Amino acid sequence: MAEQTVYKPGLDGVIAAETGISYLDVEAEEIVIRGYELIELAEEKKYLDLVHLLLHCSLPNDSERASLQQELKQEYRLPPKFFRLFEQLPEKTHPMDALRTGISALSGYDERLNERNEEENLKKAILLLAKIPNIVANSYHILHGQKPVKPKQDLPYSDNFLYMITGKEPNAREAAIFDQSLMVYSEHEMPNSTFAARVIASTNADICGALTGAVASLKGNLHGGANEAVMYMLLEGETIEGFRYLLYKKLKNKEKVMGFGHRVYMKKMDPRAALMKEALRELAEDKGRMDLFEMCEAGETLIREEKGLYPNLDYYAAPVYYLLDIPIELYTPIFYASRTLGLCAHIFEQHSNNKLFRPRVHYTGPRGLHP
Ligand SMILES: CC(=O)SCCNC(=O)CCNC(=O)[C@H](O)C(C)(C)COP(=O)(O)OP(=O)(O)OC[C@H]1O[C@@H](n2cnc3c(N)ncnc32)[C@H](O)[C@@H]1OP(=O)(O)O
Ligand SMILES: O=C([O-])CC(=O)C(=O)O
Repeated sequence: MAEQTVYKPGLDGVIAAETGISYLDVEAEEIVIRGYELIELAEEKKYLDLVHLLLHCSLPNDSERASLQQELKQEYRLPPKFFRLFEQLPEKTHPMDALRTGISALSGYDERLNERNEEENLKKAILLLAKIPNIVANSYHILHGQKPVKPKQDLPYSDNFLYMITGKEPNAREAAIFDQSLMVYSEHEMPNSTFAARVIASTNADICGALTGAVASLKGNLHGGANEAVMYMLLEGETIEGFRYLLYKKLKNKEKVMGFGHRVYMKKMDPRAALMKEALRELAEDKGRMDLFEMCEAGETLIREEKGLYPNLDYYAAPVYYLLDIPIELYTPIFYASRTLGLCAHIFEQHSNNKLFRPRVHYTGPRGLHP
């Protein structure tokens, strides 16, 4: 068979979809989300504004934001029967695996799972955005033999998410930084998990199926799992000197250093990492943990000088979550909970203008064998 197209390992640089949702303009250093720039949005708006932007294609006015918050609150609850699912999982189950199970199980709670129109899609997204933080926080508590923490109706969306995780109401700075982290994690064009979700959706599979596949993708440490791995690495380093020693050792052993490098940004700093670095500086000052900030900065300098690589979002989000007292195993599930927003938008877009994904291969095996 004649070669039809050029093979690109990892589909590096290949255009896989047309989208009106987002675009990484590396030259201009912009992450474009429905026409707006993500970093500017993260500095001036809230996660709920982004929910409105991604689902309704416009930023909300005050009354639209208030009704969105209300709609979400009405969907927070999960029935006790749902939680019993997590009681049956072995206690060592990783929260990302529990989340994958939970999202898969949510399909049974959507009576109109296969109905697809604008109104239905919105309802599905609200249900998912309301319930997934509850699943993330409470599957963790249940796996650790603790009682689920009920959502607090009087807290804003992201404050409530953090509250369900830690059991404490965040102060204003903690709440603002957590919300900002959800914003920068919410959508990022065509990463592996979004591609996985769109590939699944392209068979006409339902949203819960596509989202379940995306959890599996996001767990890997070349993708979302890197934030958890970064924190273990920082803790292993312990001090600036210990961390520098650890990083040199990894480079010498040709190990990947978690939280550095990016398929699209390559040899440039991820703009989201720069924002989280500033958030870390503020939190570290507040909490008397400038040692942690300085250790991260020393690691950034070393990897830039030795390898020419820059931090991605996960490098600075991990220590931010650490100072917010979030259990390390929940860093990736939180990334996913925030990314549910972008994933929903992509799945709806795929369903509304679908073409089955079915690429070809460059065959390298034998031919002409007979049994
Ligand atoms: C929010 C997110 O999901 S962002 C991504 C989070 N993931 C990580 O932080 C994991 C660490 N980073 C990596 O593994 C990579 O940078 C990736 C997977 C993110 C992107 O990688 P790719 O575009 O596939 O590039 P690839 O892995 O082939 O790396 C190219 C070169 O840079 C090196 N490199 C890239 N990232 C790193 C790293 N973090 N540590 C050490 N070397 C690295 C590779 O070893 C390779 O070197 P070589 O050409 O000498 O073999
Ligand atoms: O874009 C990517 O490949 C990975 C990433 O940074 C993200 O999903 O936020």
